[in-house]
Amino acid sequence: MKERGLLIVLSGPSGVGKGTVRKALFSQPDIQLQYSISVTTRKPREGEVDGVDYFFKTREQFEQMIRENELLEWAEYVGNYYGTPIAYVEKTLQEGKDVFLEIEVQGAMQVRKVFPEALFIFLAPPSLSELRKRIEMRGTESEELIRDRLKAAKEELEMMDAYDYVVENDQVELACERIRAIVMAEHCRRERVAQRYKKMLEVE
Ligand SMILES: Nc1ncnc2c1ncn2[C@@H]1O[C@H](COP(=O)(O)OP(=O)(O)OP(=O)(O)O)[C@@H](O)[C@H]1O
Ligand SMILES: Nc1nc2c(ncn2[C@@H]2O[C@H](COP(=O)(O)O)[C@@H](O)[C@H]2O)c(=O)[nH]1
Repeated sequence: MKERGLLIVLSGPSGVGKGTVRKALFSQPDIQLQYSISVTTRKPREGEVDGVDYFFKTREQFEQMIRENELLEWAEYVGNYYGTPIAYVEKTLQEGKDVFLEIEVQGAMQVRKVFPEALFIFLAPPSLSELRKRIEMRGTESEELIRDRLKAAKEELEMMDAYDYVVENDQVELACERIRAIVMAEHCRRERVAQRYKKMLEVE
C-alpha cells in the first residue's frame, strides 16, 4: 500500500507574504507539493482566475457546501467565507502526494482536529509596521478593509505558538528555503519512525 502524503498547512496574517512565498516554493523544479485551491465568497481581485487562485462562489453555494460536508474546514474572515474542499485533499494524500494548504488560523485549528499529524507552519512578518506596509503596497484592499485585516492580524499573531514552526518572512527566498528545509526534515523524521516500526515488527 502506498504511504499517505504529508499535509502541510501555512498560515499567517494577511499581507505577510504567504502567496508570494508559496509561489516561489512551487516554482522550484524539484518541488513535489500539490496546492489545494480554496473556495471563497470574496470577489476576484484583478488578475485572479476562477479555478486557479480560488473557486469563487456565492454565499448560497458556499453554505450548501458546508451543509453537504464538502469542506475540510471553513471560516468567515473579514466578511467573506473561505474553505478547503475535502475531496481533493483526501484523494491527493491517498495517492501518496503532499498537499499544501494556505489558510488562516481558525481554519488551521479545525484541520489540526481532523489531521493532527499535519505539519503546521506560521509565516510571521518582521514587524507590524512592515506588515502594514506590505498590505498597503499590494493595493488590493480599501483603507477600511486594510484596517479590518490588520485588526485580524493581531489576533492571528497571538496564535503562532499553536504551530509546529514559525518562519519569518524577511526575504522571500530565505522564507522559501526555510519552509523547504522544514518539509524535508519532516519527511526524514517520518521515514525514520516508519523504519523503526518495520524493524520492530520484523523482530517480533
Ligand atoms: N519578504 C518580503 N519582502 C517584501 N515584500 C514582500 C515579501 N513577501 C511578500 N511581499 C509583498 O507583500 C505583499 C503581500 O504578499 P502576499 O499577497 O503574498 O501576502 P499574503 O500573506 O498571501 O496575503 P493574503 O493573506 O491577504 O492573501 C505583496 O505585495 C508581496 O509582493
Ligand atoms: N480558513 C481558510 N482560510 C483561507 C482559505 N483560503 C484562503 N484563506 C485565507 O484567507 C485570508 C484572506 O485571503 P485573501 O485571498 O482574501 O487575501 C488569508 O489569510 C488566506 O490565507 C481557506 O480555504 N480556508
